[in-house]
Amino acid sequence: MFIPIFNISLDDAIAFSQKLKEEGQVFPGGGADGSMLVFPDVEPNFSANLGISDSVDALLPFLAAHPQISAGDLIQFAGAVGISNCPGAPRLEFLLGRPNATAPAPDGLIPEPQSNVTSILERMSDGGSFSPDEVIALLASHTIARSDHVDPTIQAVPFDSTPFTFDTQIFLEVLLKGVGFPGTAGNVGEVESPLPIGEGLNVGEMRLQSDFALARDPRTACTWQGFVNEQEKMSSAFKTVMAKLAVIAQNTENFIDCSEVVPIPVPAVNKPATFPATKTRADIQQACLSSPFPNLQTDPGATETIIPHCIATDTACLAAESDGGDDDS
Ligand code: HEM
Ligand SMILES: [Ca+2]
Repeated sequence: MFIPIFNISLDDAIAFSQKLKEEGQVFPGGGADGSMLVFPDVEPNFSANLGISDSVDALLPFLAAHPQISAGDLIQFAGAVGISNCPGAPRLEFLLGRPNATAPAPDGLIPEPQSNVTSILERMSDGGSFSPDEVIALLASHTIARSDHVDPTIQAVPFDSTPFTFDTQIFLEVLLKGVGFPGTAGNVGEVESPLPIGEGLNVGEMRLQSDFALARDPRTACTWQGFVNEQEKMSSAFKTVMAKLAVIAQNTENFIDCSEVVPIPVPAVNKPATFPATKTRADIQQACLSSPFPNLQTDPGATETIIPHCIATDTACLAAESDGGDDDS
């Protein structure tokens, strides 16, 4: 069973607004305060948070069993532990001391895939003082992400061809020319993907409109391209921005650094970024004009890559797959 805990770290943390705080009219959100778990009937139902109910359900029993841990600490700790299972991920910092949330965050603070680049950059700046470069570093997370809600006809739809590996394929593959949709066309926030072909539970790759736009916008294109095949650079930039995300709207003065309890991540696979089979440099829609696109090999094969739904070592997932069922992994 593979439950992605990690997306909740973002949705909890970014639900804070400096602008609303200054205006003083409505509660501006408490940032990384665990409000998703303290008020599980409110925020997980916001449309932009649809992807996190699995994580909330997975964490609530832990919260009940360990009432001395605050919900905000649990969420960030679970995110750091979860990501350590992905080869190539950085060992994230973990600070302990978030007080419990006192109110749910207001709706409308989570960036959506149909939002334009200006509004995403504004929201990330208002929420966490993130620069455009830092937003792109945070989006390294989409290298280990799958969608359950954007296309209602298919689940666990990966954003790159290696959804269990924290590698730079996401930055490469989002720059490839889109050729089709993995499931149905016409979903809000989705654009054509370069690898739409699927086979049963191996559903094909999905591309978010927001990733497409950020990869090609003049404000962010060079930072985006600059992570292609740069594993160390990507991983360390991600670690730095996650440390900032994890304490949004928190006063960390009396927090305790418990980073040493975060497991050492599975080592990177040390495979350079490659064009998926049949794709080449000619399929790249280069938007960064000031630096050359890196020279990369193409994976062997005469047909489009089929992305596996199961990790090769996950026997439960493979067994469920051969039954034709879905084990929610
Ligand atoms: C900045 C704009 C962003 C937008 C518009 C966006 C949008 C989305 C969407 C639509 C999904 C699919 C949800 C579903 O259908 O189930 C998704 C998945 C995900 N996102 Fe983002 N995201 C953004 C930034 C981030 C950041 C900053 C992080 C973490 C630091 C993050 C981590 C994830 C993860 C881990 C998943 C996968 C969840 C899973 O596998 O179930 N995203 N994102
Ligand atoms: Ca990946």
